[in-house]
Order: sequence, then structure tokens, then C-alpha cells
Amino acid sequence: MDVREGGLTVEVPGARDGASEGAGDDVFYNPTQELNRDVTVATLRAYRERDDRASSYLDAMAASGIRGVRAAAEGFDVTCADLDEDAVELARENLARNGLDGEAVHRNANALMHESVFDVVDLDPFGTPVPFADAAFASTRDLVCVTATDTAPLCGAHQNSGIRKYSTLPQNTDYHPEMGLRVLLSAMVRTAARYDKAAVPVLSHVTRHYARAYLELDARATKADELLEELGHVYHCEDCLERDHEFGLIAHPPEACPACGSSRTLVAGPLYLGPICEPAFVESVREHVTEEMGEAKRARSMLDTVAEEFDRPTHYDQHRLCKLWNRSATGMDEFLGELRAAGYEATRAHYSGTAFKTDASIAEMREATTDGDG
Ligand SMILES: C[S@@+](CC[C@H](N)C(=O)[O-])C[C@H]1O[C@@H](n2cnc3c(N)ncnc32)[C@H](O)[C@@H]1O
Repeated sequence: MDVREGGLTVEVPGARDGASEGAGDDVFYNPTQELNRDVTVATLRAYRERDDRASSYLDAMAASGIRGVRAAAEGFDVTCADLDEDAVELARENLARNGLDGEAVHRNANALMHESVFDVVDLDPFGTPVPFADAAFASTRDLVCVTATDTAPLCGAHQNSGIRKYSTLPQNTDYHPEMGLRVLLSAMVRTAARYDKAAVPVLSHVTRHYARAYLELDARATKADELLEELGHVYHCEDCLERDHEFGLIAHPPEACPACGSSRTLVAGPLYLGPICEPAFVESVREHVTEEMGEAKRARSMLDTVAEEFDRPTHYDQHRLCKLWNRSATGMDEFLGELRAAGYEATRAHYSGTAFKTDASIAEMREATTDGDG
């Protein structure tokens, strides 16, 4: 079946609901990842403005080649790789039918990345990208784009799996999408550091059931060291939901929660606690979202929120807090306005419609805001 995305037409395996998640012999295609791909194209455009030398792009797990085709249409010198021969053939046909240059190769992405160097590498695997991260950071010059769909291990819901995959301790909290993102970024920053490179997140987001990060590489060991200083731990009170964080590789959990005295404190880390994006770059990505993109509206809205998000390692959920306080929720604008009027920083966070960031403590938030029932 043909699908149109970003003004291009590609053939993908036809399935009843339009998705073919690699089941059976079908080549993988997931229409719900269109937002991810639209943001990727806008990021490639913005990145090219920042670094006009970036020209080669590896779609390392290409499936139908839809990402590679879209990157080729932006003028990138594209290689689509996949382990599945049918996928490679489909990617080759999709490049050709759009009149685009580029090659499709039947290769294990790890072997290919060990042999060749690319300016931009895009990892879009089933589940975790960790098995591909070493080769990607070793072989990429400028930008590594990475998707992770294994949200349960990342956010601590499947904690042992998260520890095994990401070599860090995730915890299942009320800010689980951000926990997942910061576990992923921690693992990516530490992996790049093995090659004396800093992998600086210039844009990251969590949407639906995946985390996505764009990491700009700086091949100076001193920069890798500086980025490692952004790793640290989050301490989370299971009773009052108060949380604290501390930079550094050694954890110093408090004996009792300073806010409520509970001893039920979870420690998560080492997590990446630094900025998840470069706001000016995200604004530039937003400017490069264009009307032919099917998810333009959602992409702009998400990017606006990411760019404006107050830089703190964890977010809160208004509904969760109101439940804790036995209160009715108010509109988000009203709630955030009350926090700001009381002198605190407060912004929405892109993780959900009721997610927000602030520098107020939970007790301060309770004091500064009103019950929705008046
Ligand atoms: C999630 S799909 C990729 C989806 C695609 N990027 C898109 O946007 O529609 C993952 C793909 O990775 C391929 N794959 C799995 N292991 C691989 C490996 N070691 N090297 C290259 N491709 C691999 C699978 O055959 C599958 O086509």
C-alpha cells in the first residue's frame, strides 16, 4: 500500500490498521511514528543550518526506508541499512520511485558503522538502542538521533531489565516518561564518553510510547568530562512525592525525607540531570516544521513546550498532586499562573497535558494554589 508522508509517496506493507509492526514476514511500518519522522526532518534542516558540512545520513534500521527517503529529499547523501533483505529491497524501490539518490544495503548496522563514518546516524531499533550505541558514537561525526521504545525498562516499571540494559538504576515514579528519557540520556552520554566524545542533547522528547533524542557530538575529551558532570541521582519520597537531586556519581540518599520524615525514599541514577535540549536549537527546529508534514500542528506544539520547559530534572503532574491534597484540579494556565504570581518558576512540561515544572516545593505549591472547587 502507498502512504504519503512529508510530500513523498512510499510503499509500505499493507496491514488492516495501516501498521505492520514487523509481525510475521512483513517489513515494519508504523504510521504513529509520523510525528517522530516529521520532527527528524525539521531537525535535519535546522542542523544543516548550524553545520553545513553535515551531508551523509545513515538510516541504520531502515525497514521501508521511509526515514532515509525523507532525509534524501532534504539533500542528504543517504544510506539505508537493514538486516532484512525484503526491507532493503523496499527501501531501494522507495528511493528510486521518488527519483532520489541514495543506497540501500543489506548489512548489520553495527558492522556497517564499524567500517564507515557518517555525519548523521539515526538509530530506530525495536526496543532499546543500546546494542547499537557503541558503534554509532564511534563512527558518527556530528549528530546521533536515537529512538527507544522499551519504555517499561527505561522508566523502572521493569526495573531489572532497565538495570541490565542501561547500567543505571531507574525507579517507577509519577514522572515515568522523564525518568525514561533521563535513563536513556545517561546511557548515551556514558557510551559516547568511552570514545572521548560528548553527546550533547540538542533536542529530546517523549511522545506516546517512545523516547527520542538528538545528540550533537563534540570530539574533545574535556567536553566529555564536562558532560559527565551532568550525571547524578534523584531522591524521591514515595509518601509525599517530594524529590531532590544531586549531581555526581556517588549517591547520598537522605535517611529520611526532609519534607515529611518518611523513610520511603527511592534513589534513581546515575541519571542525566542536565538540560534535555538547547532551547534556541529547538526554536529553529520548530521554524523548519512545514505544512506538507502530516503532524505539523502537533510537532509545533510539542516543540514550543520543549523549548520553554523550565530546566529541572523532574516534572510534576497537577492531577496527581490534587489527588494527594484531596482537591479538585484547576486549568493548567490558572494553576501555573498562581505559582508564578507567588514568585516561583513554573512552565508546562511536554510529557502530558497536566505535566509541569517548577522550583517550588510540594508544600509551597499547595500553599500557592487553590482548590478547583473554590
Ligand atoms: C523499528 S524498525 C525501523 C523503522 C523505520 N526506521 C521507520 O521509521 O519506519 C527496526 C528495523 O531494524 C531492523 N534491524 C534489526 N536489527 C538490525 C541490525 N542489527 N542491523 C540493521 N537493521 C536491523 C529490522 O529488520 C527492522 O526493519
